[in-house]
Amino acid sequence: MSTATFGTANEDNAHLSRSDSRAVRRRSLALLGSLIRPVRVRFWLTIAMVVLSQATRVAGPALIAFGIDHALPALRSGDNFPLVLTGAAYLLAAIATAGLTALYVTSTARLSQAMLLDLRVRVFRHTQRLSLEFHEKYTSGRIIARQTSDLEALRELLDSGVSSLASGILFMAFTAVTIFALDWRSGLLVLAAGVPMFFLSRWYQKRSQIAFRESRVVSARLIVHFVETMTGIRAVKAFRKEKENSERYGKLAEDYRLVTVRSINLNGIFQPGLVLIGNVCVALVLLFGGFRVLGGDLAIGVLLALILSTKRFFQPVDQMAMFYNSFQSAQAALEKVSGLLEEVPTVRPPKNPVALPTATGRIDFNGVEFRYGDGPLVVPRLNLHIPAGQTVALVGQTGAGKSTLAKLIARFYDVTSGTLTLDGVDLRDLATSDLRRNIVMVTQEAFLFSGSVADNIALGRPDASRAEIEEAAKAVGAHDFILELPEGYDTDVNKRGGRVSSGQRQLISFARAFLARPAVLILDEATSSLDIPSERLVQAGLARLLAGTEAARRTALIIAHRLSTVETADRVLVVHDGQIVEDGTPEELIGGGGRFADLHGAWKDSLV
Ligand SMILES: Nc1ncnc2c1ncn2[C@@H]1O[C@H](COP(=O)(O)OP(=O)(O)OP(=O)(O)O)[C@@H](O)[C@H]1O
Repeated sequence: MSTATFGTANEDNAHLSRSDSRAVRRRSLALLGSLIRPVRVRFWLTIAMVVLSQATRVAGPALIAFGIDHALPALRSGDNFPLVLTGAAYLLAAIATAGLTALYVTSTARLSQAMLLDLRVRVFRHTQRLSLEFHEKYTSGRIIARQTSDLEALRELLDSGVSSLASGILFMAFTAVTIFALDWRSGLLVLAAGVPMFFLSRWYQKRSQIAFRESRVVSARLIVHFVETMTGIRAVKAFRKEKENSERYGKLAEDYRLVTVRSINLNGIFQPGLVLIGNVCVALVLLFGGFRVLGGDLAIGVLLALILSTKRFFQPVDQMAMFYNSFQSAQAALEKVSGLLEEVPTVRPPKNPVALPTATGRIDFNGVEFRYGDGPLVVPRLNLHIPAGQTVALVGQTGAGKSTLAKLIARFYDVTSGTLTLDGVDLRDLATSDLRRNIVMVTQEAFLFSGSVADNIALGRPDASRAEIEEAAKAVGAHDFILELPEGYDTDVNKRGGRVSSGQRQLISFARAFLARPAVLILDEATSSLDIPSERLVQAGLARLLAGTEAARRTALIIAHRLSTVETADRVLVVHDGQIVEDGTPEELIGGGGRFADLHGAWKDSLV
């Protein structure tokens, strides 16, 4: 596959080249195949039921022909057995059709639900496993679109579309066989109708494929905008972006309406076109057959059966056209979902992991270079050695590269060249469980998941007892306010804070990190200003978190925004353009008259 269509690259393009289109279709079919594989026994059984039910369904007209042309004359001559036989066979066929249809409809529903469950879980697991790099460029709104509207399109197809399509095709095939068996000349007439039908279908398929691809792209954009507005609702209100956002949403919704109308219009030509071809064919069979009955060439019963069969032959066409629609829509959805599943994490777990159950916390950057994707070099050749147990404050102007260094140590990204080691082990070789246990990052947002306060603290160590959770909260000074919450540790924190203030949220995330007892703690100090009492509480919590309870202090790396934090550090690193331009104790740097001394002066003046 060309890189142009690999994964989610180019997924907004509805007009793919022929070879890219083929490659994307192959990828979608492979995904469909992998979904069918685990349920293949039920899949084949369902197909068998569909085949049988359609075979019994087409028997009707042939039985009527037999009844009129053979059973009725036999009845006249006193033999009622053929008529009883025909009636019984008709009844049996009807019962079998009903029973088999019921069976395959329920079986298809089970099949489709099993496949969808598999896909839904796969998409979730996969997107969660993908690296931060992917998530930073592929918005969460798009993932929501994949997980909701795309899977919904697939559900529509799998739930009823496939079986209707399959049963329709089979019904047509069996009916065609019956027509040929009754009268091959009429059979040829029906076959001839297949030619215009084929061209009409090709015309529709080509145009609607593009329309449906566009529809998936536009609906994803609509969802992205909706999700962005709702998750950023505070900023929307703060900057009075409501009007602008509404206008943009209105435009996207209008785009969606237009694409949908376009595909409906296509369908509006396709479906009546098919019906017209069918009706013309019935008229021709009637005309042609009628003359032959007059000429004595054809029995009247056979003509009746031929007309019934020809009419029935075109019956599913209408229905199939509708399902062809959902098929196209689902195909476009499958293309997108299979692209997402094709993405691979850039930060991969090691093939032969090195175990490091208890690290001391020594960090070494050896000739490290780093760039985001194929962007410019953000960290040019860095050598940095942080001994175990040291508290290091990273300072520097915005965009200097502090967060980047922190993200490298947490292995959210891999270094572009050089090595980054913990206790001498390259992070890329470290078993994922050991990496997560030994290195913990407390982010600025102090995200709380829905659940109780205790659950949120326990994330640091899921097997911790309630006593240990409370001990961690006490250690960082969060215990008192937690007890004051309506249900104490069992209080449900609503999504994104709820009743918990931002300072309290930070204390909970400190308790979480305290409980985890990592060898290395990375802390992105919040820049948002808290009121003075909360600020003091958070400062005290931070100091306690850094001190730890163990004899040995843990290594701590703080992206510092407050003077008080920097003053408690053993060492200050001033970062500029991804490089360490000053390195020393706070006192040394203040005395040195460099960047830090200036920053320190400014901080002192602002009395932070
Ligand atoms: N995900 C990303 N993709 C591409 N470039 C990035 C990404 N994140 C950061 N950068 C770039 O890397 C450089 C360093 O950014 P970084 O976030 O590390 O700075 P910082 O010192 O932490 O800034 P701040 O104090 O504002 O958080 C900047 O030039 C930034 O534009």
